[in-house]
Amino acid sequence: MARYELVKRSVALITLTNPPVNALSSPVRHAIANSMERALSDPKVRAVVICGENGRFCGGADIREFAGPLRGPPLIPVLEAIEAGDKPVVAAIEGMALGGGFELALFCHYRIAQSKARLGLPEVTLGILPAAGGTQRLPRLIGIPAALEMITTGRHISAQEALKLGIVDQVTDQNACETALEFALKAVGKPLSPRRVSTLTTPCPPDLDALLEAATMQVKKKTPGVMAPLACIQAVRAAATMPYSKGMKQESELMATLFNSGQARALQYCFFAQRTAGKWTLPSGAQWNNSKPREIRSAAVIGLGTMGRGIVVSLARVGISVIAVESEKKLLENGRQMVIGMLERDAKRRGVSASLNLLKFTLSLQDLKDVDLVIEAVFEDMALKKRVFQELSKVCRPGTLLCTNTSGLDVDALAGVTDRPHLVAGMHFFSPAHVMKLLEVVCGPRSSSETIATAMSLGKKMGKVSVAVGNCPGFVGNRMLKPYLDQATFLLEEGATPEQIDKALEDFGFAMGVFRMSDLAGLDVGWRVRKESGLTGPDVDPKNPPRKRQGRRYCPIPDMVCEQGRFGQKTGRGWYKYDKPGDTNAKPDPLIQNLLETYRSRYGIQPRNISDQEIIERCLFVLANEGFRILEDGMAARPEDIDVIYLFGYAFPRHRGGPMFYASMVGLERVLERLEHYHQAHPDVPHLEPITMAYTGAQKALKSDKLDEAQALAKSCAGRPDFLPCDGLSICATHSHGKCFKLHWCCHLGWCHCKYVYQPMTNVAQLPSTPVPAAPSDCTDTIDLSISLTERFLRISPCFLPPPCPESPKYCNIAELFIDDYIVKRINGKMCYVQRPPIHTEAPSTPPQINPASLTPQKQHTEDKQTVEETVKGPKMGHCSSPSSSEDSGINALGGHYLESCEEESEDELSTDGHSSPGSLWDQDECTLLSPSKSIVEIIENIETTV
Ligand SMILES: C[C@H](O)[C@H](C)C(=O)SCCNC(=O)CCNC(=O)[C@H](O)C(C)(C)COP(=O)([O-])OP(=O)([O-])OC[C@H]1O[C@@H](n2cnc3c(N)ncnc32)[C@H](O)[C@@H]1OP(=O)([O-])[O-]
Repeated sequence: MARYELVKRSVALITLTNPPVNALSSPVRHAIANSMERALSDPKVRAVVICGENGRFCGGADIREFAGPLRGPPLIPVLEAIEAGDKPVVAAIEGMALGGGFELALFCHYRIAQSKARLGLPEVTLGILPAAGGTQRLPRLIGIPAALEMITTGRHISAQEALKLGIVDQVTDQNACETALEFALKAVGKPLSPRRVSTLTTPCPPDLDALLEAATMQVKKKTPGVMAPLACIQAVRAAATMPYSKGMKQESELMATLFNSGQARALQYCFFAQRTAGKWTLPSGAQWNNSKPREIRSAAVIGLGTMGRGIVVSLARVGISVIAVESEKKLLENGRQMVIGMLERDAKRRGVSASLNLLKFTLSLQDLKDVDLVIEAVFEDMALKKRVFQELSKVCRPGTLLCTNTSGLDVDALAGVTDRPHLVAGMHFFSPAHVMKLLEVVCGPRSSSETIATAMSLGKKMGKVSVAVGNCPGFVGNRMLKPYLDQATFLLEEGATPEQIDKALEDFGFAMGVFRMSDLAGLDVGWRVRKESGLTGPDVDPKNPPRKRQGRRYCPIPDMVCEQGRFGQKTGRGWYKYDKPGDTNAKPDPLIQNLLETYRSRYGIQPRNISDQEIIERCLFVLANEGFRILEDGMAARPEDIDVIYLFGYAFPRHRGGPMFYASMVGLERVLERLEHYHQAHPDVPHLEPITMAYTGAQKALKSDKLDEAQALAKSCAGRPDFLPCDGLSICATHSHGKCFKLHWCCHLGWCHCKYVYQPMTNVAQLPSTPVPAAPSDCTDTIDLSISLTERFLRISPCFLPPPCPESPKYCNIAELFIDDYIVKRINGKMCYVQRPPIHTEAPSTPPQINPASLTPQKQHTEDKQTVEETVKGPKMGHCSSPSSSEDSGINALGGHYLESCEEESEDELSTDGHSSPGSLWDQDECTLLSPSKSIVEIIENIETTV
């Protein structure tokens, strides 16, 4: 994990060897500690150089280790030994020095960077802070304002900027390691004290408070509801106001709060989900690592509307020559000017020259005969698209790949009109295509693995986050959007206002609520689609009930809004009013209020007060429910793929992880129960029917029997002070802590201890010991909590990051709960979780009906589980979460994601496009109900072994 060599007779060269990014895993930390000890004690060694193998210095702490207990030496003492040593240590930075890797360099006495290297502290993007002294050392080195900016944004800086800021001592175009070796020899004998960053005094600006206040306002505006940037500011304040050792203590305390937060779990999940999405797999067994993409040097784009123009720019700026085709001279000229303008602005922003020479504009498809790939981006009309594909089939050489940018039409139907259906796939960009990072690559049943590999690799080359999806109406993203939008308009009918619904969604974390977003995108697009599909307009049979289509509930309010010429921001009126067309400042419009009131009285609808909880549940649970359907249909391989689509294509708040992750955090039983509840209230809305209903009768019976029993017991405990019923929305806030075992359990029961979370923790021994009411005579004292939906979900989501698990016998393995290793027993009048003795290992129930090829991470799951089992020793118990200062405020978050999906460019309008568990370990504090004291543990073990 680190190589030790003596070079130039007197320099110890320590090379980190942990591919791919030389992350500081436990063996690496161990190896650094040993190597430093060796170097410092060897009299031949006069200086030390630390570098990373394969041209990468270090990508920071090993994020995968966050899920388990700390093993090996903690990082800080290892790094402190470097700084404290009496021999100069030089960091040779090639590739990247990020997070803990950057902090390692800050503990060295000197830093040399290769000119292409990038440095940064991206911890904030993972929901944590630089916790190996980064928040205390960087301000001492470069001052508060610059450090604050780097730490709160996570921005990577170039070697040149690092030199300017005073972070590195030298930048070289040569090999950084060679340069560092020379540098180290020259440093021998020079005093080391001034080089120890911990001894420096932070340059403290006179207006420190104002500066920190401004930074706080800025992050609250940019990433509302997100905890980590605020904690970073507090840590930097400590660097300015406290001695180093106290500041380090403060940093570590802030880290402890963040580390266990649900936001950190969600953000770290997003990091891995994004990388998992690139590992596509097809039902045929073809996948990312056994299919070779073709190289694409030339491409054509047909249609120079908003989408087509963005696609041309995306291709040209990565060096692909593009032929752009339009049908009319005027449209072509207009498109040419806009594309050139966009490319020039883009190049100026990036400080490069615009690749205009790669562009060709034409009116003739005949010019496309030699291109490697075509992307059709004409109007969303199947007949038109078919004509284009027939023509392309005739014109293009036989090997040309033909792709369509349709946002939901049948890709296989298009493949069917060509002479090469295996070379046809969907490439669904999101508008504006040169800004939005998401690309859905649609695999038709006849698409070859080479075609998919090529489309995915082209997406990556263009800097997109590409996700392979199946061919069904709307694919994944837009298919899920429909039930979400439907719920929003149904809520309007029932009594809500656009402002109220938007506010609830924005408080949840969306940058924009559904109606504000629709106004931005333009309401006419959806109206036209509804007219074309016969849902509204003259084609609707007048005898058809106005609020029903094909037996399902239909809300005509969006059509009525469009009939009044209200198309959103561009017309100055939509769900809101604007001062003038194009204005973005949405104001509530009394005319919409009137429209809603008239509508309700016309149809005899008695408006009711609708809570924010109902808005969130109906809009978001229905989204996840459709996600489950998509998984069941095999249209997405993994829940991570769905979440990535929503994070990058639909601005789902990143600190919530995505709709599927969010559902898992709320607790799937809770989601199921609420969907059942809403479906009963609205039986004519099929999307509200929980997907588990489609499950086999036997399993359903099993689930509901057990659930009923558990619910009955839970309800009978309702008066207990340590067992409170769920108080609405706070369940979500609480669950986003992601660490309360007891909550999770209660979720199964339809009850929740939310409020407990906000109270100071009480010692186990001091909690009242209320006896559990006697069980009905026909009940056993054991509740089996096997729940098919949860089990299913966890089986298909083995990559979901398990939450942190500090080493402690009190930590409980939820995964095992789901696979029936746990049972709830009443012991000494208390309900306790008890691990079942390992007597039988029944085969898990039937796996979900998704394509088997999509279940590739099965192996990883087994490995995860093994790790978990190895690390959790002794009886495992539940917990109550400790109060968290700001997590609950997360639920009042405003604003969307702020990481990769958020690019600087935003010149155009936003999207108009139209196995068991991973081994979750949930940490705990003391709690009587489910965390028996040690003596009770012994009793339990006793009981278990004597039963
Ligand atoms: C104490 C200290 O204060 C704290 C608390 C910390 O230090 S917290 C940690 C702070 N560090 C970070 O936030 C850096 C995170 N990494 C990145 O930003 C990028 O990875 C990259 C370094 C710029 C390289 O990009 P890439 O495009 O060349 O490759 P990749 O596809 O992204 O990554 C290649 C493979 O490496 C894996 N990987 C990357 N960084 C990793 C890391 N830090 N830990 C574990 N795995 C990592 C990644 O999952 C992928 O795996 P797989 O999918 O192949 O199985």
